[in-house]
Amino acid sequence: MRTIRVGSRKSTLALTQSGLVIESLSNKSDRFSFAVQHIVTKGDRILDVTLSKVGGKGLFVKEIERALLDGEIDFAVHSMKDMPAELPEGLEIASIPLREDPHDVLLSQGHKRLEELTPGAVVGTSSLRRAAQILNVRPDLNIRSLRGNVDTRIGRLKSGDFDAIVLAAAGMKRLGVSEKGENLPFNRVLPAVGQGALAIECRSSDDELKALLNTINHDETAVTVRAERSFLKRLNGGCQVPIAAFCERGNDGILTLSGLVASVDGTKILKTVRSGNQPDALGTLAAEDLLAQGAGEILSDLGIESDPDAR
Ligand SMILES: NCc1[nH]cc(CCC(=O)O)c1CC(=O)O
Repeated sequence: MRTIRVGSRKSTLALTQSGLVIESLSNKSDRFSFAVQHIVTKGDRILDVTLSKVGGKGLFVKEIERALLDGEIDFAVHSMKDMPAELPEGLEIASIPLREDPHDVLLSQGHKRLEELTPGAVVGTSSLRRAAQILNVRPDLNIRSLRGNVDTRIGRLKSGDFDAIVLAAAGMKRLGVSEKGENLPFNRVLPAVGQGALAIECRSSDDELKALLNTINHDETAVTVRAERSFLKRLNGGCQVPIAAFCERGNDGILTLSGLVASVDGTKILKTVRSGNQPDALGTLAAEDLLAQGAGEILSDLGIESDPDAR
């Protein structure tokens, strides 16, 4: 029997996600046992600055990838939206299980909807993507930085520090958070690339483990997320850029991707909707739509390099 070492951040969400994956793998084979190893990442250590100011992509994944490459752990479960567009040589996303609800949720004092918030209300989020899209429809709102795990953030809403906060539905559902909120529709707030999906990362050379992980891969999730990540890659963005995308596969098998790039203040929002069969080509095409509309200038205004020749 092989013991598989699973690297996980220590947050409740990370441990819950790792636990869910281990449980479904245990149901597939009894030739393996699993041991969880805690890893502290840069994103966990730096809590006092807005994530976009910390800089660098993949704040939550770098240390975990080093542990994978050094052979200290065998696989890791990440939130897909925390994954940079490109992985280090020698590692791969071997499995993408069924996606959870990809929406963002507005939780507010008195259960007000986004449209009903008092003018000037204080909304907590550290996501430039959420801030930009909310400001686009409600430029009067005051966006304030709010970091920390899901429980901390809900605590800051309850204590009255904020009139509203925005969280991913997926995280709330996986943690069993019972608070009721408004599911923000995609035409108001389009989710982060990969939101709601998990990425199971391992060494490309570990064929035995890859075969096991493949048993919990969900084809539709994997294909749609692949299109979203191809879009992200063409725009050369990380989680600290107001980039959003969501791809669906229709009953006819056709993929439809909605993508967006916004200025941080929400005054400029470029959008595209494209359909196709091939996820990589579709993501690239949608990104090139936005580049043709001027997305390059928006991204470079942020001081983030957007190399039009990067593939
Ligand atoms: N940014 C942190 C993070 N990374 C993944 C999730 C939730 C799970 C998901 O979106 O897949 C969250 C919390 C949140 O955004 O509220």
